[in-house]
Amino acid sequence: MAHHTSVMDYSRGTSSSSGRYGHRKSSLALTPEEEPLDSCPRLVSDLKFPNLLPPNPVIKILIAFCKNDPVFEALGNASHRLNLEPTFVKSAEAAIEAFQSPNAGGHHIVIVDARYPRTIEAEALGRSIRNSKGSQHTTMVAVVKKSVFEKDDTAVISLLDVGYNRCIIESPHVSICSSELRQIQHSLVRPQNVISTQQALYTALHRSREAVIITDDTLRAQYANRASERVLNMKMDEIVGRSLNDLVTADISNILSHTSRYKDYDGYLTTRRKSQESSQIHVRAVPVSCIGRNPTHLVLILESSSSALVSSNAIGEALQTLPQGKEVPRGSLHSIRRGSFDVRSIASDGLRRTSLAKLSSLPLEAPITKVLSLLAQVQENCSQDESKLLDRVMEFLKREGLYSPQMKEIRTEDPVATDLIGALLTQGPTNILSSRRSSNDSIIRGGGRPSTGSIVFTKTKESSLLSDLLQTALDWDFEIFKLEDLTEKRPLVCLGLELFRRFDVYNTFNCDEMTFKLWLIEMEKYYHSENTYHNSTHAADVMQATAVYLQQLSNRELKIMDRMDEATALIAAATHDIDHPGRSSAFLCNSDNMLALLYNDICVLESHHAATTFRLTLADDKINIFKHLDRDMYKLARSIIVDMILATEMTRHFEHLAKFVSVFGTDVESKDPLPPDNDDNQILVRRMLIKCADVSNPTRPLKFCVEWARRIAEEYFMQTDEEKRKNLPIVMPMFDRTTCSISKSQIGFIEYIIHDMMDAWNSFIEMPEIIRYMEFNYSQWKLFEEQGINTLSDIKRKQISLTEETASSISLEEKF
Ligand SMILES: Nc1ncnc2c1ncn2[C@@H]1O[C@@H]2COP(=O)(O)O[C@H]2[C@H]1O
Repeated sequence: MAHHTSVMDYSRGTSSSSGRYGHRKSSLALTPEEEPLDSCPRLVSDLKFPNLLPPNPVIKILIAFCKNDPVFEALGNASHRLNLEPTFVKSAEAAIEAFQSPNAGGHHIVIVDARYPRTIEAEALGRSIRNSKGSQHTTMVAVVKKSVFEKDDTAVISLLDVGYNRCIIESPHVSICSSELRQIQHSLVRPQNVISTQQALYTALHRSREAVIITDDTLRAQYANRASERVLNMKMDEIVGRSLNDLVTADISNILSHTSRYKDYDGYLTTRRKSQESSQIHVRAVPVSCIGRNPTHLVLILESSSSALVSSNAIGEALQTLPQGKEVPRGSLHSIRRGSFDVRSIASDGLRRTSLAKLSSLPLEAPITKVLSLLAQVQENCSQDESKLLDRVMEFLKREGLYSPQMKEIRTEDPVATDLIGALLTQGPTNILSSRRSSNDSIIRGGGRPSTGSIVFTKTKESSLLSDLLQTALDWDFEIFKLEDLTEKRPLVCLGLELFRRFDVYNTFNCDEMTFKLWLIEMEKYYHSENTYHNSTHAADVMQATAVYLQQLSNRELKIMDRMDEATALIAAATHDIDHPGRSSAFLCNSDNMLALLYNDICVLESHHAATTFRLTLADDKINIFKHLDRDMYKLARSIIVDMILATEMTRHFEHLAKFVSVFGTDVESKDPLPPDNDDNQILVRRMLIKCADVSNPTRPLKFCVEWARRIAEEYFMQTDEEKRKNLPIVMPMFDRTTCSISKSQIGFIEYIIHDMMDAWNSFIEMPEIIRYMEFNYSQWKLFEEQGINTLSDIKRKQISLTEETASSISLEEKF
């Protein structure tokens, strides 16, 4: 076994052999005040602060080799020769376990045998280790065959891409292995140790009472400590990445004119706090140069004094910005929406004061009360006509059900649409008076047993077809049904892993890929593959649409979704229909199903999907993707996921849509700046995002749109069949396989549900292709209807001809 030696030599070439901390003068002097302010120019390398010295422990090395061949023997001997402390494992699973083990973990070097991918999949293992907690300073080395280096470097690049630091050629010679290990120790492990030591500084900085923000040379925030969150009233995620201009009001050019000459800047700036209440704070900006001679970073130290509020009556000032007299907006709440003021601070004369005083003494205050008070204020200064108008506005606002469905009237000659939309918008038990049948039977359709089919993941994953397909995972015309075939109806695991990787979910959740893989396998198991529509292909499809939208939001730099939002949106999409029984909530209520009883006929399926997601995930640590989130983060992630899954319930469709439109509008041409991304607006965006992903099928290329329509119709027909068989109320009588016109149902679905929603979504996200596909599909359904293409067999025939068209490469785009 290895013994501690003096190989580590951190302090300018001085070898330390006097134990772990030795004679080194370690200091934790963290405040730059000790440094004269005018030290100019201030290069990091010139700083005269005492250095924090890294620890000097025995180097632990984890060696994952499946066989004891000469290369393995040589590496083992070399690590003994260099007095390293080796652990040997024979499989990827054992390597992950050893690495993550609280007792044995903390390896400085991990060496993986990448020569036999069938036994140890080096790339996957590398990713899992890189996504494990505490791996950021571990040096990862892959041993590859000589021929890999000689042929081409793609394999090496792939290994480096997943997080290996170095690839070395296999060698059975102890001396060569020793030399490699020594070089790795000097050129990789040692600098990593130095970097890891900076964690102590970060911790100090993070806990400091003073708010510290570090920006790059363009004044974009790169780091913010906890105190800065308080001072700016923003979350760290919201600060980092933003330009200083967006965070504070200050004379930026003045700051830069000082700092570019290596002078510290001392002055005041005004925060743009989220609550709209600004405060003035003292700032010291210190320029630092990490490379070259120009400042590369600015360290901003902010000192907030609570007495330095810009205005003790910020609310009063804000009130002044409200439109007065003739400026009152006509029929629009737009300008009022953006401000929110405390009713207690609004003083006015006359009777209103009494009623406001009464209101203000209430312990709880709803936002609508504030709005009404503000309108009452505005009313005092306006003309009689305007005042009357405001009276009407206030009447509306006082009513219940502000966002209740106000949909277009469905044409009565459109019974299929009436059936479908009616069923989607009312999910409780079917009204006995209006139902055409009733039953004395009560059936319990069990919560749906998960399918136990095993996945042949390794086989499919290795197929190059699959990896080619996954390359297109963010294309709107992604071939979801091809993925379904290639994965033998288990597409969620493959696509999920790909999307989680692309959106860096493993790092956001600080959790390894293996846990996510096991989680996806478990989640997919609980989708019923026998459902024609609500199976794991639908989940994968919704996840894919979610990913495309997220990508588009991030391309547009709207900064609405941070990494946690992206990760949770993907997770919610993956499980939003888990354990769906292939029957609607109304059916479950009508049949006294256990789930309907459990959830009191309210939001039955969606409650079940959300609850199942968390019940399964928390039940087993091996699949618990939340296990490394701290409690607050977990609570946040959970609330977002639950809210998004519940938002897919269609009875509240128009409510969600109306709220979204009232904040974000529908006018794609309007170049109005977006409303502030406060928490409420973020919720609206997240809900709309998953809703649009959930019913994105009519906005996909025609061949997919037709296949989804066939699948949902088949599922509806099965429900009607069962309702008839069991003498239950028939939720959608028009969805009878012998008579139904699928084309008509699709025309109605697009007209009443999809069209307005996608219009609003497109105006926000700017993806005109969804509108183009939707309009094209709509025109095709109209054509099908005229041609009498209505039944499932008609649709199947149509699908075949569509596939042939695609095969002869007629692009649908050309038809637009
Ligand atoms: N193409 C479609 N035609 C008719 N109904 C649809 C279509 N796509 C989705 N839906 C319905 O919209 C609902 C959205 O929520 P669910 O996934 O629970 O169930 C879905 C179906 O009932």
